[in-house]
Amino acid sequence: MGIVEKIEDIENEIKRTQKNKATEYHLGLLKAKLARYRVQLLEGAKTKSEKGEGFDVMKSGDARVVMIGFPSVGKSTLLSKLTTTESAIAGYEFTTLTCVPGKFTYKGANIQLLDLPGIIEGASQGKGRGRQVIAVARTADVVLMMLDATKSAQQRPLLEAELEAVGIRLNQSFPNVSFKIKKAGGISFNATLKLTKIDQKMVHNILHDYKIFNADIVIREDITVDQFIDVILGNRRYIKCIYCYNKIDQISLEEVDRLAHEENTVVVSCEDDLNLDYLIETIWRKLNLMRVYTKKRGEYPDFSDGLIVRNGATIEHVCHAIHRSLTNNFRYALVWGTSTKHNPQRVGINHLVGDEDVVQVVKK
Ligand SMILES: Nc1nc2c(ncn2[C@@H]2O[C@H](COP(=O)(O)OP(=O)(O)OP(=O)(O)O)[C@@H](O)[C@H]2O)c(=O)[nH]1
Ligand SMILES: [K+]
Ligand SMILES: [Mg+2]
Repeated sequence: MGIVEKIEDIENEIKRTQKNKATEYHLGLLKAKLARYRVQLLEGAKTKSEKGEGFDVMKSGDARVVMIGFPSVGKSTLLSKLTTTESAIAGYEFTTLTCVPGKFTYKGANIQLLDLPGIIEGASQGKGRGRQVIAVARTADVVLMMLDATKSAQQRPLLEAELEAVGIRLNQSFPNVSFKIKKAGGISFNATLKLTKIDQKMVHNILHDYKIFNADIVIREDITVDQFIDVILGNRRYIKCIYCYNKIDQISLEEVDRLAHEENTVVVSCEDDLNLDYLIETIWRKLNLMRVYTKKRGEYPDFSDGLIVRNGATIEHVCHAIHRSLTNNFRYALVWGTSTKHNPQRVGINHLVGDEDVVQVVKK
């Protein structure tokens, strides 16, 4: 039996099994097995010819946004609207067959936007170009899930399930669990709060299934079985997602209003140029980028030319962005802005910068 069939078997068994106290350990183990087979399936794909020409697009700019959606929802139309790249647009499905990169600039940041072939149900198991598309999705800083406002509401959970199946976690944060495999000493299990969805026996069963017999585990959040499996596998990607409903020119105002109120959602019409500015603003916000200005001693900062850094960036990141070798000659920095108590403040290399900070690096 091939891996795809094994996966199907387990999925069916999970569907058939009633959820109750008596079956919960069995279900936990089934989920652990399923996760393992899916990893094997994806790793197998890398070594074969499936790597896929036309999908290895270099990362460029300050951040990468990847469009994922069913065929003909308007991905290429959006790329053509937001960037100077023209990607083929047509009324038939699978017009786009490779990864097509474009870029746009917003608030000084260069943002790479990738157009991809449409994916279909079963993409995670290799249907269509699903695997290549999903491999690109894993490299995204933000996933832009393109949806057709005129089509059924089912499209969204179906796409989410495909991404979920390959270890992409949308709008979730890494479970607050520390997990360390050891050489000996058995399993040490601690939880800092009452767990309601998983217990020590379940943890032991799953670890046993993964042939892990020595590990330190501290759980600090009321996690699910699936989240625990994510922690063990460790190869999950936690990515922000914007749900973008296109073609709102074709639906009623009531419908538009309803969709627009869903969480993490933007409604647009590429054809009628509706709400595209708001989409760009939302992408910028989700990317969590910051602008930092640099200045030389005795000079004013150049506010027209900031550096783009990620939220959580330190003076070290700023130095790297200015010049690779700057950290070697770093003495201290003077910072003016929201990240300091007084202005300027003398800070070290690990100081966290804030949006719109002004930084002057003093060299040795
Ligand atoms: N009514 C309407 N039609 C649109 C809109 N945006 C795109 N379309 C049409 O939708 C069809 C598909 O557009 P594409 O941009 O090729 O869609 P795609 O998602 O890239 O499709 P594939 O590459 O085949 O997956 C085209 O006929 C577009 O003209 C829109 O906002 N409103
Ligand atoms: K199309
Ligand atoms: Mg296309």
